[in-house]
Formats: sequence, structure tokens, C-alpha cells
Amino acid sequence: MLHTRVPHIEEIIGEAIKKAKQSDQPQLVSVVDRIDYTDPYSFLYAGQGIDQHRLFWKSAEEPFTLVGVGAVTRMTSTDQNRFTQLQAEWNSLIDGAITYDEFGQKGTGIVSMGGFSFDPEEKNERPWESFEESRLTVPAFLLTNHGYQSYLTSNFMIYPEDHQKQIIREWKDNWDELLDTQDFQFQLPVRSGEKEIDPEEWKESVLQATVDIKRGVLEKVVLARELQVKFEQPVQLEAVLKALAETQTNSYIFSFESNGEHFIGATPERLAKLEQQQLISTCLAGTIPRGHTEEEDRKLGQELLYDPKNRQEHQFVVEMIKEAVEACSHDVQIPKAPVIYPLRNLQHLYTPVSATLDPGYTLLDVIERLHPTPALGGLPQKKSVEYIREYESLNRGWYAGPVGWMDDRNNGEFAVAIRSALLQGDKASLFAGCGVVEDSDPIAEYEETAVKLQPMLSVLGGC
Ligand SMILES: C=C(O[C@H]1C=CC=C(C(=O)O)[C@@H]1O)C(=O)O
Ligand SMILES: [Mg+2]
Repeated sequence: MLHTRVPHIEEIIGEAIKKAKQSDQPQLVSVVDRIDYTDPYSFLYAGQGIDQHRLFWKSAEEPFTLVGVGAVTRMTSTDQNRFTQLQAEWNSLIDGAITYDEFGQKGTGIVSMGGFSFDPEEKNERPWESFEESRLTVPAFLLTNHGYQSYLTSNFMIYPEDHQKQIIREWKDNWDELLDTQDFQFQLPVRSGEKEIDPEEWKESVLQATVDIKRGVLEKVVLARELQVKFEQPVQLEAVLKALAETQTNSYIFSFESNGEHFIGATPERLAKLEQQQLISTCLAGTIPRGHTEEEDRKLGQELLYDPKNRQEHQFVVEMIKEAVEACSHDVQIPKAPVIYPLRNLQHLYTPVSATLDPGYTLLDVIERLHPTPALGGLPQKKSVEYIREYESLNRGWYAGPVGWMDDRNNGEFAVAIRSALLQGDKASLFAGCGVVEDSDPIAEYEETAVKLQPMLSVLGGC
């Protein structure tokens, strides 16, 4: 395959160098190839030899996986207007780019992958020092799997002074290394210790939040806590992601790398998906465990559907998302009542939202309006974020922030980074939160967060 491609790529790079020289500016070029089916975890593994900047995304609802390796550009922003700023940078990037693509599949060509911290005003403290407040990366290599059909995008940032032969030699070496997917041993980590961070103080803070809600300070707030774990050896990222994908089939699996650290997760919560102008968002809040038998499972589901405390938690999310989506789209469809969204060890209340985005708006505009929904922040939005900043002892970093991808043809999807963990060599921090409303009971909320930590714990050394 490579043989027939080589003359072609030489021409492409030669042209790009000419253009870069003429304009005296770097030229972004993207080339999409169809390749034999490539296992995303093996590709990710092979990518570590190329760059300590690897990105992973797997959809919760369709057979769609992205694996990015390296970066032709990283767009970052620490500004209050981070969504607008990155949108402007993205627009100018794709404006001047050249893409060679015969296939026209979503999520190929120029794609950016990345995420945003929960609260841009939070200081960048432990354990998040390696993660910028917001970052979207256009990977140098991108594997896009639609089912068993694989596409490999090669992106190049070509500078006027570049040499064609050198660029091609490097690209070819990297290509060979990435697709040399020899079998490797998937090995899940062995845990050597774990520490819950201040569980009693956390329960106290939930109790205090219920008091503040009754006093009218706010209506709902999501409070999160941290569990730190240690392993006998550094964690093998690929094995953990594969195990998450196999056990959490109704969740988005993601991983974003920064300086050899990985923020990973298996989140069921979509924030927004855009395909052309079709917009989908999701209200997911309200939780109960799964039953051990079918009968018990059904009973628990019914209990959740008719429980006033959980319905209130959920309804706040529906109202806020409805208002935000209506402000930038039309044909908004929202069912009147939630249904059950089952995960492996717990079930949620779920209300889907679909709409047609008004012209002139982008996916990032929608994310900006939605984030944080009351499933992660609370209500009112601004007040709850301030409340979290003041009273939650955890540094959220990217936990509960928007993570996802977008291409240059109005396709993309962002989820909220819950059920997540930050892997730092042989240790990790796990995060889980819960929606606190007037009738919340601190012990029940504590148990709810314990159940939410389980899927991640089970692949990080067992429950
Ligand atoms: C904030 C989290 O979950 C949210 C999403 C679904 C259900 C939730 C709940 O019932 O409390 C939370 O709002 C988390 O898992 O860290
Ligand atoms: Mg809850």
C-alpha cells in the first residue's frame, strides 16, 4: 500500500512547501488513507514510541473510535472566553488548510481532540499541573475506525524552510512504526494501596449544602470527592482503556495525555453531538444501583423513576438544557418524562434532547452555553460554580469538564468527563460526584459516589 502512495505524497508535500514559501507562512496539509482494519489499542500502544501526546475517544452509541498520536498544533486558552477564543483559532486554522480525502468520512482529515477544565477560574493545582485549562490538539496521525473500516489521516504543518525528503522520510518511519501492530501483552494493573480523601468532611459538606439549599442560597449543587490509588507498577494505559470499553459498553471511553500523564474515563453523559446541523444533547442525572436479579433490577428502576428527590435532581438538568438549546436552535424535541439509562452497575434517569442548530452557531457555541449543566455544576449555574470553588476541597481540573472532538465539516461530539481518573505513572486519582438537592442524605450520597467509582476501580486493580 505504501508503495503506491509514496509518489503521491511527495507531490503533496512538494506543493505545500511551495505554498508555504510563497505565503511565508506554515501550511497545514491533511491526507486521508483507507487502511486495513487496525486495532485502536494496538495503534495507541505503538504511538508511545512516537510522541508522549496520545488521544483516545470511543463513542457510547455507535462503532466509532478515534486515536490521535502527536500534534501538528495544540490550541490552548486560559481566558474566560476560552470557547470563543479556541473557535476563532480553529476557524483560521481550517481556513488555510488543504485536505486530500477521497472518502469524506466524519472524524477524518483535520480533526481536533481535547477538553476543557471544569472551572477556568480554579487554580491549576495538584494533581493537574500537567494539564492546561483548555486544549484542542490536531494530531499528526489519526486513526478513525467506523466499525471495522479504518482510515489513517496524516497531518503535516509545513514550514517554508522544510525539506521534502526529510518530511517524507520521517513520516514514512512513523507510519511503519504505528502500523507495526505486533501483539503485545495487555496487562491490567495490580493495586498496592488506596486512600479516600476526607470522606467525613465530604459528608459534612453535603449536609451543609442541603442547609444552604433550604436557606435559598442555591437550588442544587454537585459535590465531588477523590480516591487516590497506588499500583505495584506504572499503569498500562491501553489495557485499562480496553477493559473499560469492554465493561462499560454504554459509555464514552476517552483518554488525553499530557507529559506522560493520562486523564481517562468511561462517561455515560453526552454534552452535545453535532452532525451537520443536527444537534443532540442529553440530560442524565438521578441514580440508583442495578439489581442482582431481573426482578430487583426492575423494581429499583421503578423506584428511581418515581423518586421525588431524583426526579428533582433530573428536572433541573432538563430545564436548563432546554433553555440553552432553544436559544441557539429550532425544532427542539424533548420527551415529557425521563426513562432509565442502564449501566453495568448503576442506572440513571435519562432524557434525550434533539434539535436543529440555527445557522451561524457551532458546536463550541453550544458547549459554551451548556457547560456546566446542573448534572455537574448545579443551579443557578454561576452560583453553583462559585459554591463548588469555595466549598469543595477537591481540585476538579478536567473532571466534569467537556471532552471530545470535532472535524472541519461541522461534525463532532463532546461528553462530560465524569467516571474519570488521572493516571500518573504508578498512582491515580479517581473522581466521582453527586447532585445534592434539598432532600439529599449525606450517607446515601456518599454511597452513590462509591458506586460511581466502581467501574474505574474495577479496571484499576479490582473493586
Ligand atoms: C457528577 C457525576 O454524576 C452526575 C451524572 C449522572 C448522575 C448524577 C447524580 O445522580 O448525582 C450526577 O449528576 C459523577 O459521576 O461524578
Ligand atoms: Mg444523584
